[in-house]
Parts: sequence; C-alpha cells; structure tokens
Amino acid sequence: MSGDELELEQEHLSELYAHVDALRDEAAERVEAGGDPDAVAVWQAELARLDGVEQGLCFGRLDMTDGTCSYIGRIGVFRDSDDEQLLVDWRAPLARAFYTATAADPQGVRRRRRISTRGRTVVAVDDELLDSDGSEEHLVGEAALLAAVTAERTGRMREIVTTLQAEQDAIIRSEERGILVVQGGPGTGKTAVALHRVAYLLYTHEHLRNRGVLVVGPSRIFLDYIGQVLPGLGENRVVAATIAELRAGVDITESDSDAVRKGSARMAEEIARAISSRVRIPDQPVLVDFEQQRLSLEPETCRDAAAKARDTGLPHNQARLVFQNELVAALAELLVERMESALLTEDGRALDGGSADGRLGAADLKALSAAGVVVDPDDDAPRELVDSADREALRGSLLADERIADALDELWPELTPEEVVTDVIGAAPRTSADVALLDEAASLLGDGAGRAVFGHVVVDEAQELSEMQWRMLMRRCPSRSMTIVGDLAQTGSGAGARSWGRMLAPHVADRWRLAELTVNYRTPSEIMAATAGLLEGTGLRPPRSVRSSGENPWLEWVSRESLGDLVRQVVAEHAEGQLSVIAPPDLVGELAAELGVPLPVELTDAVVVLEPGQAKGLEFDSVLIVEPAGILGGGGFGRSDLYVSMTRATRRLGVVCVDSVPEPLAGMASRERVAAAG
Ligand SMILES: Nc1ncnc2c1ncn2[C@@H]1O[C@H](COP(=O)(O)OP(=O)(O)OP(=O)(O)O)[C@@H](O)[C@H]1O
Repeated sequence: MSGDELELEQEHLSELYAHVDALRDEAAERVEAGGDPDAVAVWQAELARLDGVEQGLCFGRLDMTDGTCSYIGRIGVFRDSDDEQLLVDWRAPLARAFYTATAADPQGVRRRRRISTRGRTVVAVDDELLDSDGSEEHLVGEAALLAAVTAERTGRMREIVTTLQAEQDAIIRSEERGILVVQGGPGTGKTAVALHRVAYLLYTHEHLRNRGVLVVGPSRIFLDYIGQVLPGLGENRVVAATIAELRAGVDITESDSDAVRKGSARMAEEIARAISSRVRIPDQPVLVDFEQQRLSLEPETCRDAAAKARDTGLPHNQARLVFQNELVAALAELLVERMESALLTEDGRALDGGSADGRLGAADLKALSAAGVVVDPDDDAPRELVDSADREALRGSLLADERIADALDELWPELTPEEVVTDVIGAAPRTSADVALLDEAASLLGDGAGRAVFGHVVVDEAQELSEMQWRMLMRRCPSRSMTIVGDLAQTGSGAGARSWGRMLAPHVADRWRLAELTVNYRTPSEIMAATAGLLEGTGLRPPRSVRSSGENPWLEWVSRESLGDLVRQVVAEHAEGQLSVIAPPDLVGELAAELGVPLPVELTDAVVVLEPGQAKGLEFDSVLIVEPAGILGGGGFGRSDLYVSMTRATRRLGVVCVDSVPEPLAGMASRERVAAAG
C-alpha cells in the first residue's frame, strides 16, 4: 500500500476527529453550563456517546462505480458548512454494501477499503476490488475477519462492526416488529449479532430510545463480559440484566435441585390456585360488630360478592377492594333496614318503639353519627331516613372500622408475592428459579411495583429459559418485539428449551420467524471435531468452523492424587492469552485454591476457574477441561454442558480426566502425541 494512500486517509481521519472534538467541546460546555436537568442529561449522554466511539471511529470506505465515495464508521458526522456527510453511520442504508457486497454481487461498489487505526493514526489500509470477475461466494474481508477472530482474548467481548458478515448483517437489519429467533451453534456470533442489532434498532427506530431496550443474559459474569460492546457502538442507554435481577429485592442463592419443576408452566396454575384458595367463603354467617350493633354476613352474600369481584378480571389485591365494597354495601343496607324498621312505619312515619319517646335512641344516633349521618332527633316528619349521600358515608365508616376490616380480610386477604410463593413451594431462601414464580404471583396480585416494560427485548442464551421465565419476560415486552438468540444444542437446564416453537407457542402461537447462523468464528475445526461425539444421536449438527488452528486438542488421564500437579503444570506452561479451567462445581474451589486464582472470578485475569454453567457465552484463548465425567454426569444435560465448555476455546483445548475417559471423548489424542506432532 502506498504511503500516499495512508497519508490521504490520515488527512480525512484527522478532519473527522476534529469534528468530533468540536462536538464534544460543545456537549461539555452545555453540561458545565447546567440548567434544565433533562437538557443536561441529554448532553451528558451525548458526551458518553462521543467518548464511546473514540476508538476506531472510522474503519471503512466504499468507492462506487459512479465515482462517489463514502467513509463508514461508528457514527454519522457532517460538515456544518455544507452538510456534506464526512462519515456514514454503519447502520445507515448507505453503509450496507460495506457488509454485503461481493464480487458476485458488487451492489455498485468498485472498491471496499478497510482502514485500520491505532488511536487517531491510520496504520493500514486493505483494499478489495469488487468489479473484477468473481463468481465465488467468500467471506467479506477475509483477512480482517481472520485477524479479528484469532486476536488474543481479553475477558471483554469486542464489537465486530468492522468485519460483520452478510448472514449476520441480514439479521441485524431484519425488521423490528415481532419475534426473531436466531438459532446458531457455538461461536456463530449470536451474541455479537444480537448486540449489533440493538444498536441498529436504536438508530433506526426513534421510539425505542424512549421505550427502552432490555438485554437479558444468563449471568452477571456474562453481562460484564459483553458490557463494552454497545458503548463501543455509541449506545449507552440499554438495560442489561439477568432474569433474577429483573425483580429487585430478592436475595438469591444459586443452587436449586427443583428448578425443573419450578420452571414448568404448571406452576402458573398452582400459583393461581394458591391465590384463589386464600379467598374464603364461609359456610356459616359471619357476625361483625359495628357501634353496638351486631351484623351478620350471610354465606350467600359473601359468595355473590366474591363472584362480582372475580368477574371484574382484576388482579387479586385490586379485586379485593371490589369484594370489600360489595360486602360493606350489604352491611350498610342491613344497618339502614334495621334503623328504618325500628324507627319508621312502612309509609315513613315515626314509629313508637324505636325508643321510649318515639325518637331515635342514643345508640341509633351514635351509630348514625359515627357513620357520618347527621339526623336531627326532633325531626320525625315522614321522609327517607337515610338518603344516598348518607349511605355513602355509612359505607365509608364501615370500611374504616377496624373490626369490619379484620373480618373482611379474613375472607379476602391482601397478599404479597412472597406469601403466595411460600404457600406453593415453601419459605425463603430463594433461588433464581423462584424469581419467575414471585413475578407470576406479583402479576396475579396486581403488584406491578418496579416492573418496567421495554420496547424491545433481547434474550441471549435463550435456550436456558424455563416456561415460567418466558412468562416473566413476555410481561416486560407487551409489544412482543424481541430478538431471541440461542442454541438448542447448548441447553443446560432441564427446564430449558428443546424446541423454539413449543417455548413460544403459548405467547405468540406460530407468529415468530427463524434465522440461522451457520459459521463458527470462534472455535477452530480441530476442536469442533473433538466435540462430534457429544452431538451424536441428537440430530443436531455443529456449525462449520471458519478456520483451522493447526493445533490438535489433547486428552490426558490421571489419578485423583496427581490431578492438582497436572493442572498446575498445564497452567504453568500456558504462555499467551487467557486460559480458563472449566470443572464440575465440586472441583472448582479446590482447583482455584491449587492455582491461587480468586473466586468469584475476575474475567480479565490471565487464568480463571469456572463451572460449565458460568462459562456459557464466554470465550478464552485456551480452555482446560478438568474431569469431563463429572460434567457429563452432572445432570440430564451433562452433554450440553461439556459441549459448551469445550467450545469456549479460540485456540487450544486440553482435557484432563480422572480415572476414566468418557466415551464421547475416547477418540481424542493424548497430550504426548499432540506434543510430539506439534
Ligand atoms: N463477523 C465477525 N467478525 C469478527 N469476529 C466475529 C464475527 N462474528 C463472530 N465473531 C467472533 O466470534 C466469537 C463468537 O461470537 P459470539 O460469542 O457472539 O457467538 P455465540 O454464537 O453467541 O456463541 P455461543 O453460543 O457459543 O456463546 C466472538 O469473539 C465474536 O467476536
């Protein structure tokens, strides 16, 4: 590449940064000036957006056959004086050809140029001519892609905006409405694509900025791992949470041997039943005292009130108010009738007998005045003793009366989600699986406190979610605009999905669309070949690896006593990049102590020790699996867990077995043989 070209690109890049600096200065000034807090918040967000795109601001250029040229980057930048577009946002339609044009389908592109930068300096340009005679399908920007996928891992996911592939681009730009399921094997870029899609949707659909986007991930470790991707794309206002974090204030302990039962949609029925069984229809009249009067609530009256309350369709705690109003109205009628029959004749004249002198007795007056009904004791003219305003006041007093409130609460109590869930599965401590039950109960009780809804929801590692967790998520996305990414071959939870259709049917019937990713960018073909035995008989096919590493995975077999020594030796020999030791949960503590690495893990450390469940969605340069038999035997989904664990490696994989080698791994070569071949 000629120096002139580099110089030319440097000139353009410097001009771009000068513009961005000017924008940043303006935003900083506005923040400093203060004033309206909303306006200040907007300028703060703008500052964060501009800071987020500092690295790799511009990464491409398209030269078209019609002689025009556009630069592609993380955000759009315009020259103020003539509105000329200096940089096209990668999400704009104009940028699309950067990802999808091929020699077979050049889309008007003559040359695609990738611009590599370090800080604000152009370090390389890499050109692809598309108007040559090309008919072969190939990867877009192969050299840049391979450089990206073989780069050393840092414990933080990077955005892939400069090397997105056509099948990924199509998913990112797919229409916002409805549910899009992205199924793909390990390393096919599902997480990366989902996050880039969020950035794209926020760019193209203004309303999502106000309505919010939620990204749901399997663990806090995973959310930290992906936490830099969206800011690097200029998007800072996305909520990222695990399912458990979606209900604040629940203390979680993780392990749960009952997660499968708790995940089943049948729990929704049990919870509904637990709530309705708390409403008691008495078989005997309920006697309540009010201001020296004894009133009786008949079972029939209670039954009618409960039916009316249920017919409203309101949640339990709100329907309770209807129930109370009905019963209080019935009690008020009782009181009125009693007073009227005691004091007035049928045609409304005062009766002798209510009190000795034919006037209201002291007790009557007290009861009425307690109820806010003011009656002049000298007035015995024919009239309706208690009019509608009086009745209203009487009902108010009845409702406010403590003994009446207690009696009504006995029949239809106000409930909390925790009480209901305790009825169904027992008292705390709560696990992550319980959170969906608490949410279900809260929804049936009408306790919406703290439940935010979002305009679009992204669910990563979606195969892990139980039926109850799907119900919980759907409540947060009334528009059903969702991107769901996952891999049925990686389902590690007995409560998780075996079929997308079955999981989604209760919510959207068959109104969802499927997109597939087929190329594995992470795991070299040698490692994928070693996992083949794990998919045997499942009908699932592993994705095609984009590259081979030339390094074969190995397997070693040691006694329990020598395990620590061997693991320490392998870790000591590990020289470059990040290494993750992945072991069954009961070995993790011991191995971490043996290796002197902290728990819980710090993901950016050179060596980390994880359980298979924690490794979901992550990746490392090297992976050492310890005691695969323990992972395989760790529940009905041991095969998936081992498959997930083995496919976390971008370069090297070793497996250490204690005592016996699991059958699906029997074909792997020994460490010695691999070392000799290397
Ligand atoms: N177009 C691309 N350019 C560069 N790197 C890519 C591309 N697509 C995917 N990758 C890289 O491949 C790796 C795997 O991506 P990602 O984690 O999104 O895959 P996944 O399908 O979610 O995997 P898994 O299901 O195993 O968790 C990441 O390092 C990602 O950056």
